[in-house]
Amino acid sequence: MNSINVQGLSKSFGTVEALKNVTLTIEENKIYGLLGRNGAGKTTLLNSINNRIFPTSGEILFGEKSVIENEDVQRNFFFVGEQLLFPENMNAKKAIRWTKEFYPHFDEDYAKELMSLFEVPIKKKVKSLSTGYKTIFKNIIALSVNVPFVFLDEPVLGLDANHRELFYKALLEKYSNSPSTYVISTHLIEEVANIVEDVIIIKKGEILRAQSRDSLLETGYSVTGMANLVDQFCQDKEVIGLDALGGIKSAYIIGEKPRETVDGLDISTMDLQKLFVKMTNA
Ligand SMILES: Nc1ncnc2c1ncn2[C@@H]1O[C@H](COP(=O)(O)OP(=O)(O)OP(=O)(O)O)[C@@H](O)[C@H]1O
Repeated sequence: MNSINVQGLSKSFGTVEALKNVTLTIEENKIYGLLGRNGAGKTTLLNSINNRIFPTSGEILFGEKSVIENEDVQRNFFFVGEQLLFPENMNAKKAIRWTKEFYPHFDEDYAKELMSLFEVPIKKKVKSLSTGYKTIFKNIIALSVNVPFVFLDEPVLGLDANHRELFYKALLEKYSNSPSTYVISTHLIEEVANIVEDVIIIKKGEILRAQSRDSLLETGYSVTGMANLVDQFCQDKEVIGLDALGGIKSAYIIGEKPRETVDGLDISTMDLQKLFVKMTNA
């Protein structure tokens, strides 16, 4: 199977450079977390790969072929974004059948099973579903569609905690039974931290990091203790952030976590959210 290769991709909207020379590979059968602050360029990247907008420059290849205006290639992708791509007046049940026409591997029985698990009112018109249920409905289609690359832009936005948990569980079950690639753009980093294998961090239109979650977590650590001890420890280190409360200070550092303990200092690994916040601040 093929991977997606984004090469030197730039996209401007007037004077706004939403993506700047992005180069990236999205491999088969992996779950990616696409992380970035508001306006970083996540949706623009997903829209570009899924042929919803045209790049200003650069290429996106699937194997040897360009993804742009290439229906054959796009059949391998499924994108859940803000837009609903179903005829407005269809009910959820009909919309399932309608999807099957376009995606021959769509698993209708599995979709129905999920509809019942999430208690989607399938007789309601899709346009009349509540915001959360519209999202759930789109996610169910995405999990049932059986294409190699599925892109989910903010898939849990508007979902209550129970439904978010149920969604992550369904996604992992589906992935372990029948792996595909899932690229999940989200602000709820801690919720996906244990699900994603690779992390792509975008900052102001540029790729800051694209690597495995585990190797990313190994790139940083935090040090906490009396301010003077922390300052001394940090002298020759790459510090990406500091917190201070009273005389206690925490420093967030890029580099390999020291193996030995240091008297008076607590040295810990950073969690993904902390690392993300510190890396993308400013
Ligand atoms: N159609 C458009 N017209 C003009 N500017 C746009 C358009 N789409 C996106 N932008 C701009 O491009 C930049 C990137 O936006 P994008 O929606 O890709 O960010 P994002 O990372 O998905 O943000 P968020 O997390 O807030 O959804 C922003 O500055 C945004 O205002």
